[in-house]
Amino acid sequence: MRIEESELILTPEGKIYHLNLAPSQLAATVITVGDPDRVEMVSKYFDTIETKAEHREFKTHTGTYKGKRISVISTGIGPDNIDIVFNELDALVNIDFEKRQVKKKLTSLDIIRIGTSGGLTPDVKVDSFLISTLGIGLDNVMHYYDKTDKIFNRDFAQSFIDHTQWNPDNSVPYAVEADKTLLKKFTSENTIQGITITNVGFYGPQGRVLRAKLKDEKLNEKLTSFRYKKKKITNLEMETATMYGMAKLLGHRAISMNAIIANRASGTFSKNASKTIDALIQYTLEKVTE
Ligand SMILES: O=P(O)(O)O[C@H]1O[C@H](CO)[C@@H](O)[C@H]1O
Ligand SMILES: O=c1cc[nH]c(=O)[nH]1
Repeated sequence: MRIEESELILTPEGKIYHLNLAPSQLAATVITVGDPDRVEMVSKYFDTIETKAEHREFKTHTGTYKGKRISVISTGIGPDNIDIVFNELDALVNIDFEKRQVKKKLTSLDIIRIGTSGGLTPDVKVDSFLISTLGIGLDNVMHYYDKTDKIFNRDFAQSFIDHTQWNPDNSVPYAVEADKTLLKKFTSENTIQGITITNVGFYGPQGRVLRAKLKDEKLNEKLTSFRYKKKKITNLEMETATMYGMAKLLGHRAISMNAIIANRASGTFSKNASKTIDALIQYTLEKVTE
């Protein structure tokens, strides 16, 4: 079936609308970062850079690291951007742009997030590297898609809803597990594993108060006291669960690595977040090529 011009939007140069990329410019291994300035922090380690593209907050460098072809792309902040980036990454490999048709043979990408996050409990130390075994999505992007039954861990989400006495005016929490193969590949004695909350904002939705008061002042306490089969929630950020959901929905593999730059329990923030992020970048690049 032909996909209409209003649905698959291509530039006059034949590039996908938001990412401004042609299919030939994307590698099969994709590193995502939130901050566009972090793209150079990754690609400065590349041996070669063949493509530099940019549109809005979506910046891409494609090149090689130790001979392996990798694209690094910024998603900007938030789950809504993950919807755009994942649909367009998938279109770049799985839709024939000339015919405007889904290809018969589908390609699966490996998508690795190098992000930043806030630890919830004292043991999730500032400047540590956390790999998310599961994302709890408090956003609503995934609820617009069909066939999520097989990818959501419903039992986990229900247990979370019951424990937090979740406000039904908010979107319904969902839980999605990491890709098991990538989880194993990127885990080492230098990382901690944890369960990550993905929410739609940095302040109120993560329980931060500057001037605006919270509706549920106990939310972060409820997050820390939650247990599912003895596992606890470790950190808060804004992309992981949506990434895990979109990747599973579209047949890609995703893993989320986060530099813990804040600790909410101790009220502390990393004294050198850039250094920690740089160390996580180097760690991830080595693991990608192992
Ligand atoms: O540093 P990045 O990857 O953007 O990740 C975290 O930082 C942003 C908020 O400051 C959110 O995107 C959050 O998920
Ligand atoms: O606390 C934090 C730190 C980084 N990113 C977030 O979303 N939250």
